[in-house]
Amino acid sequence: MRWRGCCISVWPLPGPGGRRRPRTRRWRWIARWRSGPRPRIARAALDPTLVLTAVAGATRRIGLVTTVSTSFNPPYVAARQLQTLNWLSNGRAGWNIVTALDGERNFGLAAMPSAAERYARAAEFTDVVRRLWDSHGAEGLAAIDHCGAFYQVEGPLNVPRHPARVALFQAGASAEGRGFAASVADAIFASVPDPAAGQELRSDLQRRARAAGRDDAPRLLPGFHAYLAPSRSEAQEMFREAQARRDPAALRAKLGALVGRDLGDWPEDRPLTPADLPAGDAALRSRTHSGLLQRLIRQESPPLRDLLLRPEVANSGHWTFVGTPAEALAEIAAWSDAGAMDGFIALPGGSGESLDLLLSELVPALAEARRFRHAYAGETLAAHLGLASPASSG
Ligand SMILES: Cc1cc2nc3c(=O)[nH]c(=O)nc-3n(C[C@H](O)[C@H](O)[C@H](O)COP(=O)(O)O)c2cc1C
Repeated sequence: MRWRGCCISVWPLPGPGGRRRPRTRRWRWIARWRSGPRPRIARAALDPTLVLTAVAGATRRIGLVTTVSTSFNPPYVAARQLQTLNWLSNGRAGWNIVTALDGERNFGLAAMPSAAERYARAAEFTDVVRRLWDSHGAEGLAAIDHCGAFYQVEGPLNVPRHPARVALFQAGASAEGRGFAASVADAIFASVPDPAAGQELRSDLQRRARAAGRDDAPRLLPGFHAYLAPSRSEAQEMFREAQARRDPAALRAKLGALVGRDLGDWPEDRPLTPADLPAGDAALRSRTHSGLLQRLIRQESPPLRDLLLRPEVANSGHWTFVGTPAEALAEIAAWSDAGAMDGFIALPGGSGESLDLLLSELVPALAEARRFRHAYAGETLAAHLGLASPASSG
């Protein structure tokens, strides 16, 4: 198996001597990385679609995957922006489809719609966006006259369809999220704390995709928090420093939200057991993250103190690696050989030096081990991902 790519987010810790790479320079530096295969880039705090239009102008080959929520945007605007990014990058745009966990009060809502409603919206939203892309093609312009449960959209789109399709990513792995991903997504950005979780999710996505009549399945791309240093002890020190910066009260509140009960007075050394978990998931903020935590509690019943430091709480359920680039290569190969992933998404971990090592040592070592491409075979994101290019955007 060879990975189709990786993607970089932000690195939080300063480097040795408290050095922190200035933000704007950091982005230019990441985008213009010259040696070896180039990673794709994602950014969370600034508007990612706008950031990626700037990155598009500074790069030629990397894929540019932006996150756009289906809960708070009109589909016509999303279709237009994504297709614009596709033109500006010459076919390198991807859309990470999210239903969002909060933010409702910025959009005139008193409460978040239920998870079921958000996924129903996501399905209709995505269908409308794809039809809008197809409404302005080489064949000419055609209205879509969509009238659904959530959206009324006439069309056609005022941006023509680029010959390269926009790749569709998705995040959210409850049963509904998996079903949605299996119906539309080319790849899924997932919280996967260990290989067993990856194997289960990947085979379930494959089964669901087959049931949906697909020949392929969404590629599983777990988040990968890498704390990399020249020696394991330095990496462990970096990891300890990152953990020490965490606010214990905030972690406790986060854990409480994940298990659906107030843990404000819970003694640190008292274990959480399955009997402590409330029945049902209606009130849970994210069923994906709560499900991973419940799995951990069912398997191990750890005391609260240990639980707060586990990836399921401290790192949003993401794979957390602490060690040298050579050790990372071995672990990545083991996950891949076990069928626990199809690629990975590099996330913040440690300092800028950790990112330096990821790009200057880990990625070339992956390429050397034939686990990563040496060079791009195509020009577009769909080509990088090995996706068939259908006549329509679908
Ligand atoms: C790995 C991962 C990344 C996510 N990234 C975002 C994001 O960037 N923006 C956002 O609004 N929601 C994000 N979400 C939230 C999901 O879109 C979804 O709303 C949430 O997981 C609840 O869906 P579920 O019921 O399937 O768990 C993310 C979820 C996961 C699992």
